[in-house]
Amino acid sequence: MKVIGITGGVGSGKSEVLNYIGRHYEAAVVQADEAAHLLMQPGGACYPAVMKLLGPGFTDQSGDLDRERIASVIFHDDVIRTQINQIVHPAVKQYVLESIERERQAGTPLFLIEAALLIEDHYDEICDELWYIYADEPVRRKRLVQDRLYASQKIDEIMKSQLSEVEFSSHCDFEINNSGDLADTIKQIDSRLHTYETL
Ligand SMILES: CC(C)(COP(=O)(O)OP(=O)(O)OC[C@H]1O[C@@H](n2cnc3c(N)ncnc32)[C@H](O)[C@@H]1O)[C@@H](O)C(=O)NCCC(=O)NCCS
Ligand SMILES: Nc1ncnc2c1ncn2[C@@H]1O[C@H](COP(=O)(O)OP(=O)(O)OP(=O)(O)O)[C@@H](O)[C@H]1O
Repeated sequence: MKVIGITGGVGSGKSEVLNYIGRHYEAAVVQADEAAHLLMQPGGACYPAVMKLLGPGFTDQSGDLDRERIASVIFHDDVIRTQINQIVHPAVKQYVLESIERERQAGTPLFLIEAALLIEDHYDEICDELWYIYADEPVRRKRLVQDRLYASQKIDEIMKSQLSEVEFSSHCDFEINNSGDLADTIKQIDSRLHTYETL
C-alpha cells in the first residue's frame, strides 16, 4: 500500500484533492482536521484534557466544544495552541496509524492523509510521499472569503500559525498547483497517480 500525505496551507485545496482521489481511485482517506474534531468531542480521548485546559466557557449548552470560540483563542495565542497541539496531535497520529494498519490488512492499494500540519508533526516518517497543494495566496483568500465566509483577520491569523510556502515546498516530494480550475488540478493528480505501478 502506498501512503501519501496531502499538505498545504489553509484553503489551498487539500480537501478537494482528497475528495477527487477518494471518488475516482481505490483509496482510503483520512482528514486530520476531522479526526481531531472527533477526538475533541465529548466521549473522545482528548475531550477531558482539552476541557481541563480551556475551562467550561468553551462549550455550548450540550457540552460540545464551541469551535468558533476555540478558533478565536487558538489562532491568537501561541501558548494555548502549542498546549492543544500537544494534547490532540499525538492522539490524531495514533488514530491515523491504526487506520493505516486496518487498510493495509484489507489490501487497500492507496492511503491518503490530509493535514496542514503533516510536516511539523513528522508524518514524513509514516508516508511514502508528501504532496504540497499550492494555490496563490490571493486565490486562497478569495475562496475562503467566498466559500467559507472567513473574515480576513481570521485568514491572517491561521496563515501566521502555519508554515510558509517555501517551508511547505522544501519538505514535499511533489507539488500540485491548484490556483486554476479543478479540471487543471485533476490533470496534475491523474498524471502523478498514473506513474504508480501498484494502482
Ligand atoms: C480551532 C478549531 C476548533 C477550528 O475548527 P473549524 O472547524 O472552524 O476549522 P478547521 O478545523 O477546518 O481549521 C481551519 C484551518 O486551520 C487549520 N488548523 C487547525 N488547527 C490548527 C493548529 N493547531 N495549528 C495550525 N493550523 C491549524 C486547519 O488545518 C485548517 O486549515 C479546530 O481547527 C481545532 O480544534 N484545532 C485544534 C486541533 C488541531 O490541531 N487540528 C488540526 C489537525 S491535527
Ligand atoms: N481549483 C479550485 N477552484 C475553485 N474553488 C476551489 C478550488 N480548489 C478549492 N476550491 C474551494 O476553495 C475552498 C478551500 O478548499 P479546500 O477546503 O479544499 O481547502 P483545504 O486546503 O482543505 O482547507 P483547510 O486547510 O481549511 O482544510 C473550498 O470552498 C473549495 O471548494
